[in-house]
Amino acid sequence: MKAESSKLGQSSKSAKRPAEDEVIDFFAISSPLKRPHTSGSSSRRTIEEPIVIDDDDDGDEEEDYDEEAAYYEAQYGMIKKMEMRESRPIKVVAGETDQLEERDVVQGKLAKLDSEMNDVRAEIEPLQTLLHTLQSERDQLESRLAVLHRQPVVAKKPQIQTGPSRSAIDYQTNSFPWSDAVIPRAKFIFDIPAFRLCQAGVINAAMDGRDIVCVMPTGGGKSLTYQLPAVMGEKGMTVVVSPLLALIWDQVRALKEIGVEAAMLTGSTSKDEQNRIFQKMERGGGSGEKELRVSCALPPEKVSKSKRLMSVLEKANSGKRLRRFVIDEAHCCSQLGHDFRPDYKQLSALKAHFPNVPIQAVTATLSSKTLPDLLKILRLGPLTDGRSAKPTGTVYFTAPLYRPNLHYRVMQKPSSAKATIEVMGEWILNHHAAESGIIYCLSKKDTETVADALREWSNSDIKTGVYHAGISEEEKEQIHLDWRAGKIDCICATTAFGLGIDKGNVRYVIRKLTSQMAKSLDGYYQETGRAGRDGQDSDCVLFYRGQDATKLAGHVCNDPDGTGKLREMLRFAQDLQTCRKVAFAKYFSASANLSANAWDNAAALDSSTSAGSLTTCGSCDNCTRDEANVETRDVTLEAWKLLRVSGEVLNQGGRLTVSALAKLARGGGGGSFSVAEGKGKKKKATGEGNVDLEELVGGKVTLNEDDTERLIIELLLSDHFMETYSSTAYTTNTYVAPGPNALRLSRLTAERIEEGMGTRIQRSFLRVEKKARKVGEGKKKGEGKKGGEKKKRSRKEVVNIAADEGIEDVDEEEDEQYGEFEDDQ
Ligand SMILES: Nc1ncnc2c1ncn2[C@@H]1O[C@H](COP(=O)(O)OP(=O)(O)OP(=O)(O)O)[C@@H](O)[C@H]1O
Repeated sequence: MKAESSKLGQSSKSAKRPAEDEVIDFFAISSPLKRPHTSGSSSRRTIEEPIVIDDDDDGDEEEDYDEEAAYYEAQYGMIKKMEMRESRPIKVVAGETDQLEERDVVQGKLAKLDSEMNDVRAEIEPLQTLLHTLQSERDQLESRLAVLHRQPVVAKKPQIQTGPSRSAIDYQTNSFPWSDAVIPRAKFIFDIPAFRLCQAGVINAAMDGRDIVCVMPTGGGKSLTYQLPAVMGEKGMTVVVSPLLALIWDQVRALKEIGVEAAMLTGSTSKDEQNRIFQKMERGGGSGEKELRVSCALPPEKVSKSKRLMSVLEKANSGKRLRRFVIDEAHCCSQLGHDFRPDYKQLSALKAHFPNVPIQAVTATLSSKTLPDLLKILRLGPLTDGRSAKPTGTVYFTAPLYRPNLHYRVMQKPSSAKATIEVMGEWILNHHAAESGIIYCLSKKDTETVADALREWSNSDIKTGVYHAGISEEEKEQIHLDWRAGKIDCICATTAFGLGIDKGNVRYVIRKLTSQMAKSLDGYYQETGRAGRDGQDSDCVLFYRGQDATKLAGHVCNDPDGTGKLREMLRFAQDLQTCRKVAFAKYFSASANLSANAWDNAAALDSSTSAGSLTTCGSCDNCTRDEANVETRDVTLEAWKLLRVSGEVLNQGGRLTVSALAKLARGGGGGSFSVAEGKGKKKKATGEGNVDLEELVGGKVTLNEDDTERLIIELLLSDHFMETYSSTAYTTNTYVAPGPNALRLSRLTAERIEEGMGTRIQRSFLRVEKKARKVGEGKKKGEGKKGGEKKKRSRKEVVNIAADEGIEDVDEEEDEQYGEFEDDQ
């Protein structure tokens, strides 16, 4: 039973002596530094004043006086005395049995208090973590500010030895013994009348027998930089190491077509053919036989592991016929790059066995992180700038990566596969009817499904073909031929198709952001590089839906760099305002640690001219979009609701995908969670959990489904949400849960959010697309071969066709259907 007398705020004087059977549940508490109570009357005690129970209730004013006196004594330093009084046991008048009972009760109360305190601690803990995060964010900013105050801002440059030096060589000039011969030879053999970008420099350095690293954009013309030196001079063979069969196949075919003696050694080369090639490599030319000038091989089995090949190369080298090794797609060497291939590490053997044979590493993407790695693996010397090269070391060339003829746009991907086909088909017919294009798909099955559905939907106006690692070599060859001959317009492919595909007039590359390559901006840039290699305007379209994109997170969750790279990709896709060229420039200058103008300025190593890269392109979706189509608004309350709903589901032991959370917060069922319908008419929970939106957050999120998903992704990128994963035997599913910054919002009440408290969240959303300026698009609507007369199908017809084709909604089923990426490389 509770002793009323002990309640806070009650006068010690009014404390009644308990009856014999009553339990006294309070001890007297007093502080040496606080005045117990100041007036004669105890009724004016405040809550801060300690409670004193005069247990003997004898009206002993003297004892009260003693205590009060002690307080003043303590205040004046006579603490000792007070402590002695403090330690004096409190007199409790009760029988021994009562004391035992009382002990139990007190112990029980202590346990209850402990548990309550633990609860409070648990509540405080996330706030403390948040405080910690904020503090360290603040510390970082403060130290950054200190650095900025101390130092002038200096753009970082890769460590490349540059002139001026009397012995420095400028390979860009045409003052070399072979200079008069190179252009006529280029024209005669390759039909190329003039060099572009840094081609001339690389060719000169190659002719000079230097080790070279060359970074040029996709489609920039890297092949010419080693193919032309390979056919210049009397004799000698260049060995090209490439990562993909398609690359090798295409290169050898193209060389043979222009009369260059070339051969390919791959895993699928027959024994007989292999022997014939080896003999040719050993012998060189002679007795009416043409010498092999370019030999392409797959790493590593055909290079370092093949004893026969190594011995053949040694013989060629001792006969002074081994001119150069070329490492194509050289970024594959480094584990730090976006496309590491362990086999490339074996290429270390080349310099070890053939120190006198120059190596030329070429790629379209190479960051400052991967560059040292590449030099180490290939055993190359320190870099020296191609415009003022030292006589020793590896000559480094780079060209601007930006290609002004490529026009980037991100399009909202509908939530169903059927609608996606319709949107894609319409876009192709409106902009590139009867022109060549590539649609990169998620899996082998996806390529077939998309190709069939597009063909059906367009009544074969879009002539589709399928390309993936699963089709036979003969079929692949036929597809290439049909594509070149214009019998196929649109190749639906996996990433197996692309690298090394040298078709100049690819007018569009479409990609769904649920694909392997699109897991990083580097990969996406490389992939879109298949478009417009002839320099003509071409479109690069990313079909994006946040929910789909987060599914990729499950595929990169074990890669330490993977999540960061995917986030960069998501930022790119979510961005409705930044010019795509500027976005790429920022990304590449940050990730490659180069001056930003490496992106679009030939003087890429000169940080003093970095401003050029940040001019906008004027042709991407964000540059051409009508401002009226973008609405920017404060969505802090919506963000708060999403965080609270997500937290509630987590509390109930559930988890939600991006789309399930969007649905639930908008008042629909989310995954296995249902929504209560509001006060007074609660729906019985049908699933695992039940969320009463009215009670929890005062009503549903009012954004539409696309915008809600977009906001969730934004909150993911700002660490208000974080990804959580769950693996099945077939796939890893990705969910969202409150992240490290969640409490910055979710700890506040709705009222405080509405009053403007908390970090404000402003986001942009697409509104109904009005007619945007069309810059750089190929054929305009109606100008295509059949685009003008095209009879558009109604949505219903499309849906029926797609249903007949067995195309399911991508939304939730896709995990099961396409959960595992197939190894199409
Ligand atoms: N100086 C030039 N003038 C005109 N066309 C050129 C020139 N150099 C190369 N080309 C053409 O540009 C196209 C792309 O060249 P290439 O295949 O060498 O590109 P790449 O840099 O290897 O690209 P990727 O990284 O995508 O493989 C080819 O059709 C080639 O013939």
